[in-house]
Amino acid sequence: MPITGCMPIMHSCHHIFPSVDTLIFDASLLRNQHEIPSQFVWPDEENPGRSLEAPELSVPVIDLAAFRSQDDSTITPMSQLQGITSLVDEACRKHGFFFVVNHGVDPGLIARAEELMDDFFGMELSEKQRAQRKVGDPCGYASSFTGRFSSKLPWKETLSFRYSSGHGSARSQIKMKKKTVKEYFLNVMGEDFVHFGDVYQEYCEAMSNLSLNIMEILGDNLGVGKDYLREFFQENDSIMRLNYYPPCQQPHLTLGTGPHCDPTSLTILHQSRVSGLQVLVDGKWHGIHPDPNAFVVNIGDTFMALSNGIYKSCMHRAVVNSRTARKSLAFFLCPRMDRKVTPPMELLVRSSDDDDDHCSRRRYPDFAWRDFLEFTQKHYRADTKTLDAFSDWLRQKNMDNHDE
Ligand SMILES: C=C1C[C@]23C[C@H]1CC[C@H]2[C@]1(C)CCC[C@@](C)(C(=O)O)[C@H]1[C@@H]3C(=O)O
Ligand SMILES: O=C(O)CCC(=O)C(=O)O
Ligand SMILES: [Fe+2]
Repeated sequence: MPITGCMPIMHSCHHIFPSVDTLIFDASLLRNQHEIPSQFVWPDEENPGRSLEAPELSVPVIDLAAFRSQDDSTITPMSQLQGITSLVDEACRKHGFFFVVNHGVDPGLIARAEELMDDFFGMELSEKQRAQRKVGDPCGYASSFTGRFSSKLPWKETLSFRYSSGHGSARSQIKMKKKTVKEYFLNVMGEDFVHFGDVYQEYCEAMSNLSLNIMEILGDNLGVGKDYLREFFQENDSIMRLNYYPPCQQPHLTLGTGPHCDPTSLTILHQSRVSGLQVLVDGKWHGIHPDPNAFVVNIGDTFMALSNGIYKSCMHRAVVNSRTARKSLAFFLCPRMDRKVTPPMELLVRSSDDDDDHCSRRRYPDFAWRDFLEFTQKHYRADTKTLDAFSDWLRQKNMDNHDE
């Protein structure tokens, strides 16, 4: 890759977006510059400044062994289960995230998924660009979204692909398991990447299963029953994202991922040994301790709408550092694309002790997940206000349609 002069290494390349002079971010070269390009500098109110090492937050830890042992001989006392579920309920009503441990996902599978990230992101830029993401499509390789945004560029490379759980209810014997992840790597990257497809297909299946188990707990807590949310997400069209954050020479000026709420429903995130995830709680950013044996689970916008605002979409961001690369595996659970997102009746019926601000009033309009996803890919850069912006956009569209 030619190094041209002392200017930041930003390459112009026209073959991806013929109409736009696209700059490509090559962190492996860029990080040798004294200063990061201005496009990567975030405004003071958003960049980490000196709070790179934000105070750590004690996060509710949900031990899922207690729930998994229900199937075995040892039955966990109901009081213990209730103690755990009320921890989850409290966390979801307040800030929307918690840890899960003893989750049942094979540590070897997680390790393989992590190792393959080093292999993929360690490739030459031209190799990675074979999976180059096109504007409007959530799948593919992106290097800091230089083709998509012109300022507040995140200091990261990402590879995103879809996972579809296939058809068939929880009870159906024959599940039509699609192998969308396997197909993606074979079709986009070729025969040499079949192993990537195998590992990430298995990883996504494990994430989907874990998500559905968590949905049982959330459904129970919300009073809609164990099966309602499990069935709602049984057929899911989810997104898997590999985040790779190269070291940065001025980490206090930029962000790996800007402040946002995930527009999706539930996120299962694995950050192994390098810290960087921060969550906004009580108006302050808090660091989340990296624990390779735990997953961070956070509520997204779509689930907040589905729960009529009872569970909160988690505000979070990712900071970078000057010493070592950081990786995270993010599984974004999403319902079927055409699924209408509307709260179940149980969450709309006012009980005697409900005050006016709780439950009774619809907080968000009905929408199809497909339309919200398209909004984030074609009309609006997801941030901490995406769901409100989408709700306003829908209302305006409906008004325009009525005026026609
Ligand atoms: C539906 C999605 C859009 C993003 C990936 C998934 C869920 C998280 C979203 C995102 C990470 C929120 C911050 C901004 C964003 C542009 C990013 O930094 O990657 C978002 C993703 C995206 O639009 O690609
Ligand atoms: O890398 C992280 O820790 C967070 C990434 C994230 O929030 C996202 O990809 O939505
Ligand atoms: Fe996120």
